Amino acid sequence: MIEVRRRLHQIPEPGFAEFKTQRFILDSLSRLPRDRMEIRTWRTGVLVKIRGDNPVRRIGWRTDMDGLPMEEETGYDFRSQHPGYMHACGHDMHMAIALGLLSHFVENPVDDDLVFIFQPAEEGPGGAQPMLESEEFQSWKPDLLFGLHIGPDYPVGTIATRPGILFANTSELYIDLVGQSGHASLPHRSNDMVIAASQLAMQLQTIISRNVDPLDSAILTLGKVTIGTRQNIIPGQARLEGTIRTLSLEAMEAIQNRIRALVSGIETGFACEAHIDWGSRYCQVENEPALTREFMDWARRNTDMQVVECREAMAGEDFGYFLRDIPGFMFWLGVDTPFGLHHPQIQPKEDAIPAAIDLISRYLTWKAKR
Ligand SMILES: CC(=O)N[C@@H](CCC[C@H](N)C(=O)O)C(=O)O
Repeated sequence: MIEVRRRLHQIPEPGFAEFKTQRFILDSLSRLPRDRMEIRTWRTGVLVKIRGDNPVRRIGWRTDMDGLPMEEETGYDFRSQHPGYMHACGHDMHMAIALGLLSHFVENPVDDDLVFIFQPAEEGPGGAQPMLESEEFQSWKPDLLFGLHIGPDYPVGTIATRPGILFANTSELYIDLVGQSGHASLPHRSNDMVIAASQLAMQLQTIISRNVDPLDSAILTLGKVTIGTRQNIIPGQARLEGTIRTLSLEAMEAIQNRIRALVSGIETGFACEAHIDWGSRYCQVENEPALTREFMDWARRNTDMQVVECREAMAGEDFGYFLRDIPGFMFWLGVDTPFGLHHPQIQPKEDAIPAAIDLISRYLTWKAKR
């Protein structure tokens, strides 16, 4: 499965454009025995059902599939073959683990049916919600659903999770400002969006410190600001792109209201036009408490894994949509790399792959037994 991960690493694709990735998964499945396995596709995703020996319910395992728009700097000899795209959030590892589990369970069926979900577009615009609503998913809807995310901060051999909220609520943020461009020597005849955007960027950073309850964690990050074409033209347009993270829906609503007010103030103060687009929103990942505790206890008793009860993360995951409807949980899998998620040099330790396959295959076997 390490070789599988390396091949997937070479073909990162954007959300809902995971065409080669889907082909790779289907090709891998075609080499497995078919007597117990049914396969469906949904857009660029894949669903696989493995018939159990004595099924009463369906137990699901989910992986995401997409890469990120960034240039890889790992120095790997199996680096991305898609310029400007990289698997920098571990989805290559997640898919290799899911394929490893599938290979195991087609040969070693359990009592219940198992459903493996390869979900597109986790990084955006969000594949979980539309997949959940699809006929393809609904007719195989699992009764329980589990998933993992690689955790760069934890050593290999460690898993970390918690009952309740694991990942934050998210909202993307896109703000367009439109003023009047002009000659650099004629500022009085232009309406300079460098100044308007700079002021807005600074004002937005006051929201978390001045408008959010300090005991209610929240983040507003601007990851991209686009203004201007060259040094002697006053730009008439600016675009600010970011993301909001909160641990409560109240904080999300308060932050969005405050952004509206500040943007409206910039419109008035700079006599420009502004437009806000909230992009895609993800709901929090909320682990079902009893199942999560049961899993943590089971792993402590039955495996050599270090099991850590961690804090909430301010990352987002559209797996939250599945968990709003289906009981289950997600956990961090230690991959021990100094570079965090979304870093161009991230190099997750690959021995986490067989460790995860061993852990999860044993857990699902136990969970699916009468
Ligand atoms: C695990 C992880 O890194 N997830 C992404 C999810 C992105 C959500 C959305 N596109 C946004 O940017 O708000 C993350 O950045 O946390």
